[in-house]
Amino acid sequence: MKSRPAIRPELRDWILATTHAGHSVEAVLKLMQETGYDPRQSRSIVATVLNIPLTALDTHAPAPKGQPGRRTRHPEAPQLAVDGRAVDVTLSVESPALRVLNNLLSAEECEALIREAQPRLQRAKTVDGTGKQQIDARRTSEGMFFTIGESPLVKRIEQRIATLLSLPIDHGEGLQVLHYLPGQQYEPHYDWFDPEQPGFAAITAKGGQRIASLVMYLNTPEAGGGTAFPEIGLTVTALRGSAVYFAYDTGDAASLHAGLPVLKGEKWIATKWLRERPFQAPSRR
Ligand SMILES: O=C(O)CCC(=O)C(=O)O
Ligand SMILES: [Fe+2]
Repeated sequence: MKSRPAIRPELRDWILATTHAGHSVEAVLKLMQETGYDPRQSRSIVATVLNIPLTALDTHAPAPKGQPGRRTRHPEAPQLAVDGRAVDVTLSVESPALRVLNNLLSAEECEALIREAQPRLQRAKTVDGTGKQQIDARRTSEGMFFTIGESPLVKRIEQRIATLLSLPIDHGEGLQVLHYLPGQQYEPHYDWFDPEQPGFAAITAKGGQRIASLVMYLNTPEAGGGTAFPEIGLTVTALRGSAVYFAYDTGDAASLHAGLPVLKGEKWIATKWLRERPFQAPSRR
């Protein structure tokens, strides 16, 4: 997870004009390096401007091992029957592939999940460049992780997500529950792991890269607390029982998102991150 690089408008225009004029991406990167950009910075900028995965430009990307990486199936509007429920697809975006899903969880399931999570809440952490978990001023909520299949309720929700997205349960990380109070937020970030970070190999050794996220709203904050996608000017309202699903490739700048500050009341969410390969669930934290 990292912040988006700031790109000067003249540089953005030059990259677009040069590639549109028929010059290769390699030629653009070479010219940038000749004018003083370091190789890593220039790859990141070009990937962002051209909206292509960073790995496509990364000559050092490790070859995928074992089984090929999988992708999620994007739920299709208007409605899906999952696990005996009618889940409404109320909004669809193409880039990033994003869906707003209503009625994914019942009010009882939301309440029960909060009850199971509450006694284990701790200040939420982020993963730093070396793969270590750390307290981070950008993420001020409290949270906890369930292990895969930890309780009958967790199992039921995991099975529902697996059916909804056509991806085996073992490709999911343990469900994370987060609790935000007024003023608390999660500043803009990506959920995919940055291959340029030294900890990338360790973080993705099991399960590979993240490919999609599902943020489920367990209550309705009185004000604030939506999930914003600043690159596409979208804010999803936090509504109990509904969810926002979004999928991405590595380096996808359009998947930038934030948990907006809660203004009044509180906010509870459960996040499921999906991986391209089977993921060994972490033990209780
Ligand atoms: O709180 C939100 O709405 C977003 C949460 C999020 O981005 C995450 O858990 O990765
Ligand atoms: Fe996120």
